[in-house]
Amino acid sequence: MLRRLHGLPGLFAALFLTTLAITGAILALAPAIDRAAAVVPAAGEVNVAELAGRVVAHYPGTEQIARNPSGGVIVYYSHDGQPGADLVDPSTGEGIAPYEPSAFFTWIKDLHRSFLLDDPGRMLAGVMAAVMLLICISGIFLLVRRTGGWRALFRPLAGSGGKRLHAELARFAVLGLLLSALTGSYLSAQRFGLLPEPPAPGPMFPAEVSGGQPAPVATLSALANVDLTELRELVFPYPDDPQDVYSLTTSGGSGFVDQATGELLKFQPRPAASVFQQWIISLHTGEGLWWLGLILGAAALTVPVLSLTGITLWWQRRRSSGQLPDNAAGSEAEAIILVGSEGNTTWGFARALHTSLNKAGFRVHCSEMNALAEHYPHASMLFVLTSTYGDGDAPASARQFMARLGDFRPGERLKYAVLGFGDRQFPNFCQYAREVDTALAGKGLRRMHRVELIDRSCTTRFREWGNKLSELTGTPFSLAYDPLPPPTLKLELVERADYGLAVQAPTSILRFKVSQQGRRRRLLPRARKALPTFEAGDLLGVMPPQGQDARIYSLASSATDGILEICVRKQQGGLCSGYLHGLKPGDQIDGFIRHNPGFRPATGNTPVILIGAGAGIGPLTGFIRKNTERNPMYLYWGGRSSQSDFLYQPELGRYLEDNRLTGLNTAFSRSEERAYVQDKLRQDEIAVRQMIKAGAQILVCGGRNMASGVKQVIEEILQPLAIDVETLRAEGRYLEDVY
Ligand SMILES: Cc1cc2nc3c(=O)[nH]c(=O)nc-3n(C[C@H](O)[C@H](O)[C@H](O)COP(=O)(O)O)c2cc1C
Repeated sequence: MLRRLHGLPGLFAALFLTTLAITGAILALAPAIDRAAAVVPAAGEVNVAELAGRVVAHYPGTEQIARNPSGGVIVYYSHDGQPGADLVDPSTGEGIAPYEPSAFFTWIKDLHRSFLLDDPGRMLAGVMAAVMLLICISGIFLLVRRTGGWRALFRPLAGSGGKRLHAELARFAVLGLLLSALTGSYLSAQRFGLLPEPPAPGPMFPAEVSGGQPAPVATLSALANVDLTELRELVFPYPDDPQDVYSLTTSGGSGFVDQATGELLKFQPRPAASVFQQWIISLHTGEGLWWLGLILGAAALTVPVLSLTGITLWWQRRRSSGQLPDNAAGSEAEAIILVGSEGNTTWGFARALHTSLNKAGFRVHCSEMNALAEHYPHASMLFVLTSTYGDGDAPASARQFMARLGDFRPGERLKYAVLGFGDRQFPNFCQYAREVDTALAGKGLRRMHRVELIDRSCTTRFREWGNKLSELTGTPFSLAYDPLPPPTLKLELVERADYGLAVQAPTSILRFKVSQQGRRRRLLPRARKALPTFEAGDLLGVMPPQGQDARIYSLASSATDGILEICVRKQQGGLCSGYLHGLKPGDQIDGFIRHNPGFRPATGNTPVILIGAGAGIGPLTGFIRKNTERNPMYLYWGGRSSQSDFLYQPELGRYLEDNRLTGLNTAFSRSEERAYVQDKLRQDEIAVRQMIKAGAQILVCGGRNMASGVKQVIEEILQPLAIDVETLRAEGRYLEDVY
């Protein structure tokens, strides 16, 4: 609901909002430009009588003196029957330049206020301001949901690509945009009579005027009592009319001054409503607050990018839910399917379940687990399909599920079934699905069926689970789903570097390129060289030669490096690692890329702490290689011996020199120090705690035992901060790639 409230108005209004934002950003420069052109004396330096005397000396036909909100003083005069206007220097009264409102700014202002369409355009602009208000408010709530709470709103954001750019820009600009939208909506509502306009200021013309001989303007006491900084305008009396008076408007109110006695005849302070109105105008335009104008302008400039990334995200989401026709709203559905996935394979199974239940006549709602609603009023069945990541952790689309479960109010009739997807090669097989099952039971929900666990996307087990559900619900339906095997690439080994033999930890860095032979059907020579897109931290699936299931390795390179680089430790009796270690340059393998967006370092100035052991250094080195922005990055890495298995030693040395790596701390377990990476973290306890306090993100990559040892030490380090690893994890600040 919140996402729709944010996305739909944004989508329809993107073009208008972009026009409003760009014109608004240009107009926001006007106060600063006006200010730069004006000569502005300090408060108390010049009073209005002095100013008027100086101006009249240079402009005998002065009719009006006005001071604009940026401090510039303008004289309107008549000379030989011709009207004129000049910007003047208030300390001398001399003209600086002819005053002529810029035709360009006037046109931009018309475009901003009414899309050049008079009243209908003004109305449209008002509606757009209200739409912007809605987008800003819903956007703030979406940001809070994404960061994991109000207190975490300014912490580094995880994720990458357009989604991240959208969230980062929105976070930077939202207050400015909110202020512009709020004040714009207010002014529009006032113009169209939805809100009262402030009363017209100013007293009635005075009944009693002395009518005496006019005194020189510089001697009028009422004008001498007003400082220039308070002046709005001074309108001169008609020449040769002793009954006429000076009309004076200041920031405090308006009144009349007798041209003979200099007495203030009547003065009416500005009503509070008019002061408020002026504040609204200043907050919208930056008038008189040039620095605010520049902030609002910078915020407005983000709108075109936010519109573009927003539309792209909407399109991507539509494409994935486009394969879910007839997805009912959560508030209407009888069956709810919630999906926890990182690499998207679970979505394929969820879609199959969605289609089958739809065919069986149920209204079905399917969404990610992070979008758990507070209540599903008509639902009697809840299916949770989730994979497990890291070391038994939640996948990306389920990270906020447990927190949201706190507010969940299950209906009386609601029963649930959890289906876990995982891989038995991991010790914590389907751990997260088990935890979800327990948590739902703890919430008082009744099980429709006990938790079932599916190893490596086994379609037979999925079908069996479907049959069971069909039996339990008394509705005939069958689940058939065959995930397409990922398209494989022929990869050719071009280089290898071997380490660790002397310490019984044979580990190799293997570099592959896409084989020309494997892509020979491509016609264009450029396309032949192309690699699919991937980043360091993504995964390479390798098919072992005897047709066994693929094994997954973390990539140490990104597509822009032009190669696929992995770091592989030879396992005792390991089929795939043995196969890879036996390769010679020129040999070919079959592989595929699986994206792993949940394991990426945050960008920005907050420190990133990389922790790994053995072959886990691969993706971590990839992150450092890509750190061309020189953001603070620290690496803690453990091996056996600096002589034998110090992987990437020369490369890391270069990165330390060129500041892509800020600090390197190594531990060697078979050297004299006999230290593990945990020991090094403990030694640096104070520095590590300080970095975490400053918002640091931690990425851990390597074997299970190392990861659990590291987690324990980090828990100890966190204790004085009264937070734990799980809190960091929920904020995207503790990421693991563990095998
Ligand atoms: C980095 C990584 C860590 C994983 N950790 C676990 C785990 O701890 N337990 C488990 O049962 N499966 C684990 N898996 C396997 C996935 O849960 C399994 O491949 C699942 O089908 C992926 O579904 P998804 O693509 O929808 O996320 C892991 C997979 C990867 C790539």
